[in-house]
Amino acid sequence: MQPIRLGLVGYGKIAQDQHVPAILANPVFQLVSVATQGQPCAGVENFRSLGELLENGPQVDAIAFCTPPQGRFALVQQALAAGKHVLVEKPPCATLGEAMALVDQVREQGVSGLFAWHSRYAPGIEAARDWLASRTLQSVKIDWKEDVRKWHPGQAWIWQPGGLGVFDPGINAFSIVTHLLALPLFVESAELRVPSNCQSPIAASIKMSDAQHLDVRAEFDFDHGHDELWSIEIRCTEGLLRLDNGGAVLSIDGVRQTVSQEGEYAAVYRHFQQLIADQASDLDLQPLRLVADSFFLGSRTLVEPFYD
Ligand SMILES: NC(=O)C1=CN([C@@H]2O[C@H](COP(=O)(O)OP(=O)(O)OC[C@H]3O[C@@H](n4cnc5c(N)ncnc54)[C@H](O)[C@@H]3O)[C@@H](O)[C@H]2O)C=CC1
Ligand SMILES: O=C1O[C@@H]([C@H](O)CO)[C@H](O)[C@H]1O
Repeated sequence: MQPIRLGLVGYGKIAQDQHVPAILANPVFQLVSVATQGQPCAGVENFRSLGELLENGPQVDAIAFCTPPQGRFALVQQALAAGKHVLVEKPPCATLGEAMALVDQVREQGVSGLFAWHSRYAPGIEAARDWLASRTLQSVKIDWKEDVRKWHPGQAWIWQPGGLGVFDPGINAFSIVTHLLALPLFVESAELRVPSNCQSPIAASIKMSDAQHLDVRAEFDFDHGHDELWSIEIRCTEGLLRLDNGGAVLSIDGVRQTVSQEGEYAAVYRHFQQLIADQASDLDLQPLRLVADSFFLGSRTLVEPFYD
């Protein structure tokens, strides 16, 4: 069977750390070309723009987008217009409106599209979702804290409008809880702490709830220091569920559970290949909606300037 010929746009940190290794480890895909504005990718044809890749490069069936969210909308539209399946890194776009338009355009083009909420594929997530399905939820506590200097070194885009700041990792926690919980969440209040020389927050406190008044609170911090804290604690009548290390570790009442051995991005690409086979798409907007609503409702406090 012919492999899915894949182009990739934006050969930066996540493409090098995760996407290319996952693609190379999956024989269903063949990476044939890259369009990037930074260092080239070895072993494939490189182009300076998606347009050049589509016009002058080898034939591709699908394209993975690993560029910053600003400007990504036009790039994905270009791929859709060329009839390509698309895998889009999180957040899917710089605005909710753009992401909503992509959902429509994927459907109109009759191709497969995936908004790759990678944290939903962490090893403990499906087991957590199965356990919670029959439990009575009382409260959810999210702590999502990491060092931007470690995970986004020198990336000015993350502090610019559309770059989301601390919500760039924080949206991963939103993607997990919106996958685990049965009812939609609503933002009740948010406090955004914005460095005086930045356009997006470095820390945030968010209070959310659902139609049954579940108490959901999130603390995000992008200046947390070297050891990450990516944890979600869900208190139920029947017991306490805890996800740690971004969802890689699942504990129930303090007892560590056996979870999947598959990495996030291996699972992301396995899901993408299945969507293409099924002529289907998976384009969830809920995590981005919660970020948008946090910005709508958020009170702003200026804090000391941030220097990389
Ligand atoms: N850094 C991380 O740990 C993770 C990042 N992500 C997401 O992946 C996306 C990219 O993040 P990073 O890889 O960290 O950023 P990055 O800044 O390291 O890489 C972005 C790449 O896109 C290229 N680029 C920008 N505009 C382009 C264009 N018009 N055409 C072609 N190439 C273009 C740049 O040259 C650069 O190589 C973001 O949406 C981020 O939220 C997801 C998971 C983890
Ligand atoms: O999506 C993201 O994940 C974190 C970090 O890579 C943990 O996986 C990063 O800050 C954010 O872009």
